[in-house]
Order: sequence, then C-alpha cells, then structure tokens
Amino acid sequence: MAIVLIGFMGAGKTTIGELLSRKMDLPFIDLDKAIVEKENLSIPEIFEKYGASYFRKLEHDVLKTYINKNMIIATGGGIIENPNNLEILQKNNLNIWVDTNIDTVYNRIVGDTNRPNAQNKSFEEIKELYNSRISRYNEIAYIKVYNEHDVTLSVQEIHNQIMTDDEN
Ligand SMILES: Nc1ncnc2c1ncn2[C@@H]1O[C@H](COP(=O)(O)OP(=O)(O)O)[C@@H](O)[C@H]1O
Ligand SMILES: O=C(O)C1=C[C@@H](OP(=O)(O)O)[C@@H](O)[C@H](O)C1
Ligand SMILES: [Mg+2]
Repeated sequence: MAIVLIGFMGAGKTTIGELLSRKMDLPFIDLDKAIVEKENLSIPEIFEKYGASYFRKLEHDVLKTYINKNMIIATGGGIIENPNNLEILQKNNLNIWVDTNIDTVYNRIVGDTNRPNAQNKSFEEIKELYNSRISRYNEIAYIKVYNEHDVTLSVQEIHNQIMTDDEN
C-alpha cells in the first residue's frame, strides 16, 4: 500500500516525501515530477500549451500507475479536483494530509513561477482556493500533520504515527 501525501500547494508534500522515503527506506515518487519527465515539459509549459484539464488527465494517469505500489507518493495540491482521483484515494488507507496555515502557504509559494495555479494570484484568491479544497483533503485523510516549523519534526511525527498504528 502506498503512503500518499496530500494537501495544498506549499504545504511541504514534496519535501516531506523525500525525507520520509529515506527514513523508511521506501521508494519515492512525486507525481508532478513523473508528469514532467513523461511529457518532457515543465508544469507551467503543460498548463500553457495544453491547459489545466490536460494536466489533470496526466495527473490521474500517474496516480493510477503508482497507487497500488509499496512506496511514498507526493501528490500535487489539485489532485482532489478530479472526482475519480478522490474515489481512488478514498480506497487508500494511508493518506497523510500535510497542512500549514494560509499565511505560511502564501509566503512559500508567492512568486514561484513553477506553480501556475498560484501565479498572479492575490492572497485572498489563494486563500479562497485553499478554503475550497480543505474539506476534500479532510475527507480522505488518515492523519493530518502541521508542517509549520522544523520539517524533520513533521517527518518524525508521520513516521511515529505509522509505526504505532502498525503495531496495533
Ligand atoms: N517545515 C518547513 N519549513 C520551512 N520551509 C519549508 C518547510 N517545508 C517545506 N518548506 C519549503 O516550502 C516550499 C514548498 O514545499 P514543497 O515541499 O514543494 O511543498 P508542496 O509539494 O506541498 O507544494 C519549498 O521551498 C520547501 O523548501
Ligand atoms: O494545487 C494545484 O493545483 C497544483 C499543485 C502543484 O503541486 P504542489 O502542491 O506540489 O505545489 C502542481 O501539481 C500544479 O502546479 C497544480
Ligand atoms: Mg510538490
């Protein structure tokens, strides 16, 4: 079964996924990276050339490829936009919701040219998008981890939780 990191842009899914993979000695895949490698285009290029819905299709395909593997998967924040992905993720027991407060999120992603859904958006617009998504992260999450401070503490917390539950 896959350990799947979900949550909004900038929450820290990619960073935590890499660190957790080393700690647990499990392979790691970042779905955005898999898409970029498959298409040989950057995320902004895919959005610009083919549009958001094409990106969502590619995202669905890579999710399906990896979801039943014994590995750690970092998703993109918009994975929950596709109801078919929600259905797939609902069946996965180890979805870890990585969350941060909206001010932290904004500071981490503002000006990052690699996130088309955050580009040229005001704080209010980002906040609106965040608020529109949280109920869906919550719906499919097994645990939620706040990644506000030291990232290694977030990784430790996830690791502890998985190991504790594994014993029971
Ligand atoms: N705990 C943390 N403290 C400070 N910066 C962090 C922390 N976690 C992640 N970051 C930084 O925030 C940015 C977004 O992290 P990333 O892992 O790409 O998030 P996501 O994949 O959820 O969009 C990166 O620049 C990363 O280095
Ligand atoms: O929230 C979104 O709509 C997106 C999040 C991004 O991933 P991160 O959550 O890793 O930034 C990436 O998939 C794409 O830019 C779209
Ligand atoms: Mg990421």
